[in-house]
Amino acid sequence: MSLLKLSGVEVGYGRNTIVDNVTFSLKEGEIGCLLGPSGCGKTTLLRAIAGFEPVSAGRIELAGQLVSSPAQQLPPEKRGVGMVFQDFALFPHLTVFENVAFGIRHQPTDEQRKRVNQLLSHVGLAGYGPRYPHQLSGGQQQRIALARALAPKPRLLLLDEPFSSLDAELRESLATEVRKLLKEEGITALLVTHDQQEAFALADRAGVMYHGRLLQWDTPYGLYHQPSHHLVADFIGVGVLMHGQITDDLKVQTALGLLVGDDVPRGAEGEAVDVLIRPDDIVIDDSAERRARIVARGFRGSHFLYTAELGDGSHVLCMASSHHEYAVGQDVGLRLNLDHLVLFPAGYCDT
Ligand SMILES: Nc1ncnc2c1ncn2[C@@H]1O[C@H](COP(=O)(O)OP(=O)(O)OP(=O)(O)O)[C@@H](O)[C@H]1O
Repeated sequence: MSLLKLSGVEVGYGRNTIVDNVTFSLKEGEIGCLLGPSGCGKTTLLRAIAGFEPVSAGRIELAGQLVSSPAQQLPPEKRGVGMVFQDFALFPHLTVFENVAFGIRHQPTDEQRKRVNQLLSHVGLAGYGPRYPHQLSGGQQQRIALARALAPKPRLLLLDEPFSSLDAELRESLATEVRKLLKEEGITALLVTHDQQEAFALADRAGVMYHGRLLQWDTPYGLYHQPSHHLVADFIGVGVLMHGQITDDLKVQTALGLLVGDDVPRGAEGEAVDVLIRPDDIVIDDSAERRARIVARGFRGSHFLYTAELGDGSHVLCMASSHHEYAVGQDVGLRLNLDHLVLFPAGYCDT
């Protein structure tokens, strides 16, 4: 059964629709992630789920109970929802122990102590109870904020960009730790971020929002490999869209040559399409017949990301290990390593 279910949810400020007809669900124990550019409505949607914003259409259900509809709105404190925000500061005058115990302060002291110690050890900060927040690093403070939100065992945990103030390396390791912790606790969670690496590290299910609409709700793998909308393809990972023409035998003619895949719809013969080409679809292979010229390159640590220009002037991206360097201006061979085709209606090509 779904722990969280949204059907046709609409949220607006005044006359502006900020969240538009959003439908998705999360099963108990699943971690979901909402991605999307700044201002697309992610926080507003999270606030509606928490009960801080009314919905103007649709319904939100928690564990089968209707909590939001235009006619009915359960107050936030009755939803059993925990929240962690980027700027959700710890109480500075309370110790770490008291901060974590805050939401369970009405429980018997023994139980509080047991739960707080269990959570401190889960977040890797056993023994930090007597310290004060200012004696902790930013990453440690975020872990305590998480422990505090988890203490009352919320049925749903909402996290709004909880790691965005941390540096990239810490963010990724924390995301992996948080996933482990949420799974151990069996908590259903929904995270908002604009960092796709964070989403990939954490989520079982993820969605991309644009202008209030949820374009696709899928596994992170599905968002990357089977984007259903060109804006999803654009937001997730890197790649280019290339002009293509579907041939009579359902292949796709492009500047890279004839592409073959099971994914070309029957009846589409002759149609113009845009084809998504990711850097991992192309291998630089000096012996390959298909030639291109390197026009740009960017160092990415373990590899270089190259932009290669094809005969017709269109560009593709490709990667190669940084041990094997190619110079800008150099002619190279390109071999295709496509295992499926991602096609969109024509009209959005970069090249
Ligand atoms: N209280 C408010 N009154 C009016 N408009 C608002 C209010 N809060 C947010 N908005 C508008 O709603 C839109 C969506 O904002 P929201 O904070 O949900 O986006 P977001 O996707 O979370 O963005 P970010 O990633 O930058 O936090 C924005 O255009 C914002 O200006």
